[in-house]
Amino acid sequence: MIPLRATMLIDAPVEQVCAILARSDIWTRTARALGARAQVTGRDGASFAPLADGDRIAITGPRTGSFTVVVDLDPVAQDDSRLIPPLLRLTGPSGPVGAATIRLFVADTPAGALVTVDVDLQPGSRRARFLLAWPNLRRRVLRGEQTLLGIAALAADEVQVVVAGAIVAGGRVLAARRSAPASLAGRWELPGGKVDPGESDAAALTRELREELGVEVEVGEQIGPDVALGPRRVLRCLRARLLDPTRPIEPTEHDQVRWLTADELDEPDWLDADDELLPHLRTALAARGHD
Ligand SMILES: Nc1nc2c([nH]c(=O)n2[C@H]2C[C@H](O)[C@@H](COP(=O)(O)OP(=O)(O)OP(=O)(O)O)O2)c(=O)[nH]1
Repeated sequence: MIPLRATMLIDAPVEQVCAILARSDIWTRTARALGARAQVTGRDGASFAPLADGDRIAITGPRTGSFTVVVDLDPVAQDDSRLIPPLLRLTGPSGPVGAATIRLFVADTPAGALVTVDVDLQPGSRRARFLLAWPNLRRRVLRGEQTLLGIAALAADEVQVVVAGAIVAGGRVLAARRSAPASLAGRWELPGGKVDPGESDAAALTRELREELGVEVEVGEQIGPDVALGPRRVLRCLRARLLDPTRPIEPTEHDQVRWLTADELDEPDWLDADDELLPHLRTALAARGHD
């Protein structure tokens, strides 16, 4: 049977689109948009972790019926487009329908990532062949594919926030020197990193500062405005208070850290975006005095 195919051009880098399609929340959100419920094995509906080989997505809904999608990450060779994981095989629908395979292709084009979803229906019997030819069922499958692509496109359009911590103690703020990538190595920043999809800014900063400096913090208010890092990326500086100021800072990703007073703020070679934060950091240091 001819696969039911939907395509969409998503104006984002291929790697980003591939990562989005492999996120489990994209599949649970698609099910919800179709009036169904999806449960990925061992994960709650808000999980943004990538799907793993062997994961099962149980889908239940009045219009979709009940079936399970088994994630199969074996890539299949394809000459003219990149087939990315997840290759999903749909198995064991509860009705008389046989099996189906969902394949995702992502091709790099000058206009963005061209995503193709193919659903191959494989009837298990003559009766199933008849049911699968039913236009209403085929329309529903196509609508499901288009919904998935629409949700992936919306996710690609979400702004990526990089949180940076202004760790203030004793009237000084902690700056850290990057050791990677080569283009940024040697320049100074406020420690932090990217907020994962679905993660709060405070949770992301707490996680990043634990990973990068081995410290526990309480996250406070934003300092200064969001600073644009690119078309869909901003730098957001948040105050962070060390829960145990006596504990030594142990940088794992930076090759140097230093505490700066308001007067020393101009000394390091900051990343470009951070320059815009310096006046706000100076005000924050002055306002709080010696905390
Ligand atoms: N953390 C941090 N990143 C900054 C600052 N200023 C600035 O332009 N950036 C840029 C540099 C990077 O391109 C990006 C943050 O990337 P990152 O490498 O720190 O984030 P991450 O730990 O989540 O990275 P990853 O390894 O997971 O990709 O934001 C800043 O003050 N702090």
